[in-house]
Amino acid sequence: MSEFIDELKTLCRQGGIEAGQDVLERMEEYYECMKETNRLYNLTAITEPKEAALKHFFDSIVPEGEIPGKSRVVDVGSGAGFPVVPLKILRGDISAFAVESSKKKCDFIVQGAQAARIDVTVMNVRAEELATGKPRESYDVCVSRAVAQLRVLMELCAPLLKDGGRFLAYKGDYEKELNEAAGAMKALNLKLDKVIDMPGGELAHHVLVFHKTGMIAQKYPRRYAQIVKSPL
Ligand SMILES: C[S@@+](CC[C@H](N)C(=O)[O-])C[C@H]1O[C@@H](n2cnc3c(N)ncnc32)[C@H](O)[C@@H]1O
Repeated sequence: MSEFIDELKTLCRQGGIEAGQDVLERMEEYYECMKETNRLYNLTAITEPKEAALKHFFDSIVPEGEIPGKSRVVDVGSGAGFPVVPLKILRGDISAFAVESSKKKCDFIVQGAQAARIDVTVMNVRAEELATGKPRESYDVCVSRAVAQLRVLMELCAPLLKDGGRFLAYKGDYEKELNEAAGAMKALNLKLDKVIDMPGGELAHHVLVFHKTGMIAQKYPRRYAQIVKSPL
């Protein structure tokens, strides 16, 4: 067995996540494709097998239990496909959508998804632009990791969610950002349900799980410059 699969299998077992051989192999196919592409241009600094298994693949799937069956899941700022790709590999029942402003990264996700034999709809667009069109308030779940501070991220993500939809924000230390996000939560009808800690305690990673309690005003999201200049 490869070092990558061995590590991911152990992490999943310890974290109580059921990942069969087929799932582990597809994750490895995506990982190999990422390493190969990383030789051509920089996708990620995390390429060693054990580190990638933990920080990219296991980290992505930790909150999978919060995603209802057959959900439409949108990932805002997917980068090299995290967390949406590992989530889709594990959860074949979901429909996966990656939103990423870099064309190169989008091209990689398409290629990697082919290697892992999964369907992911890849959209080379900015999240705030997507939310002004038809996809507004159409997704069941929005996930996002390492894209922006929480109150900024909320304005990018909440408009994409259906009423009652869930927002999963992957964060490191989150207390300060959560305090600062009180105004955004109110304006965007987001309520915090729980915080999931990364099992094992090796990484101080957490997933903040919110749900949307009502439709939000059409004026959100504002233009990105405005969101950053005057966060809610
Ligand atoms: C630091 S990377 C994180 C990538 C990935 N989520 C991860 O955790 O590995 C942030 C990514 O978000 C993308 N991004 C930032 N703002 C965005 C926006 N408003 N809409 C779409 N993509 C955005 C950037 O192009 C970049 O690839």
